[in-house]
Amino acid sequence: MTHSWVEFNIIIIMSEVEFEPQHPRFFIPSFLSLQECKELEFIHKSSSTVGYRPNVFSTTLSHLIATNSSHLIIPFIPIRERLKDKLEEFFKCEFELFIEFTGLISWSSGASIGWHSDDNRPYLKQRHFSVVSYLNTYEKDFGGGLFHFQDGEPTSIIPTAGDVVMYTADERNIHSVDEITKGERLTLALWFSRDGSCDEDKKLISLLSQHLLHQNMADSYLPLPASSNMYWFSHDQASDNQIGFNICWARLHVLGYDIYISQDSSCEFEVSELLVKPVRLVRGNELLDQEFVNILHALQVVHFYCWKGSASLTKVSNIDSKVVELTDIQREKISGLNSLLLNDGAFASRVFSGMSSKENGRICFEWTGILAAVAAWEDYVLKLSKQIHLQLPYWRMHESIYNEQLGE
Ligand SMILES: O=C(O)CCC(=O)C(=O)O
Ligand SMILES: [Fe+2]
Repeated sequence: MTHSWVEFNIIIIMSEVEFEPQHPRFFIPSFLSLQECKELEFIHKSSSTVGYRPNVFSTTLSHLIATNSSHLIIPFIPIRERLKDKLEEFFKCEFELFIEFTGLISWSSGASIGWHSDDNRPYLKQRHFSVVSYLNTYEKDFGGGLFHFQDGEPTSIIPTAGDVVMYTADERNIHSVDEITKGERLTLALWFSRDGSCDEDKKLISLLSQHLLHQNMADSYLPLPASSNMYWFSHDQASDNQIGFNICWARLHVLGYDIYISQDSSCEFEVSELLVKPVRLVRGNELLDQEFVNILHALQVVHFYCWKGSASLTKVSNIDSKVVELTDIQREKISGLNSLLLNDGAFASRVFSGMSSKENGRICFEWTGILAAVAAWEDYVLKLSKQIHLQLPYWRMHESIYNEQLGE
């Protein structure tokens, strides 16, 4: 994507910004590689839950652990380390900081935030520094969503995949984000504290120990959904509004998929029961004869396919025997499921089908590719799972999550 002339100028100016003591902040262009951004996007799109504000979705590390996807923490580790090193170097506080929170956060149409500092609540006073890494790009992936500082330079940031902004969380860096008008704006957000009692690593290591220590590596990579309300997106989250949709289902739906649950799944079922049932993928009138352990498993594989693209996967031949035409009874069941998982027609499409999902829809539409992705996804998660099992003893020993270099 090409930036307009004005945008290009702002980017050049921002990268030359010097540290202003009244407004301690840094902008670092292209700090993350596009591959890193894409991997984190895959994790978010296949794991996100409702966020802390309306029209916001989040994926926290503790959520990944709780949903049997601890291994998906591995890609975050080198990135967290590099961000922390850079922050400490820039603000001259080496070995003084702890990561207080790490999360993938996406904003969809309607989300915005007015002028604020990131420590502006009594329960946020432990936040000393903020780091926002942009994982996708203004006007390519979403509309609106520009970031502004109230005073000082740079005044505005045009989110671009790979760029990072770091600032003190106090009132020297009052900022806002314009309303998102289309698409989904994705960031990796970290907060840092000088207070060791807020160290996220210690909490995560304790959770990981509970989840992984007694677990066989072979069963530890299949995702398990959290409670269904965490995936229920409604018009007005505060009022416990029932009109809305299941996020996992909607993320498949905007890519052109439906799901079929072969086990007895009449409309009397609760959404929470449906989430743990084996599912099959449907497209149009076609059903793929491949069972996924639950909807999260199907979602991870489809988004893995979107991430890798069909070119990088070894295609499975002889697909014909794996794709069958839907029967009328199956079609009826699918529409019953759809009305349970989405009870407001165009709402999910409005929230999720941004500018890039059309593009993704094209890329992620080939049964041979999906079947290839089933196997490639399994290789990927097994590799990560092995790494986390090897690293955890070191993390426990040092009470810190870091990239322990282990020989193969
Ligand atoms: O995503 C951004 O650019 C900043 C978000 C923000 O200000 C916040 O979450 O406090
Ligand atoms: Fe903020």
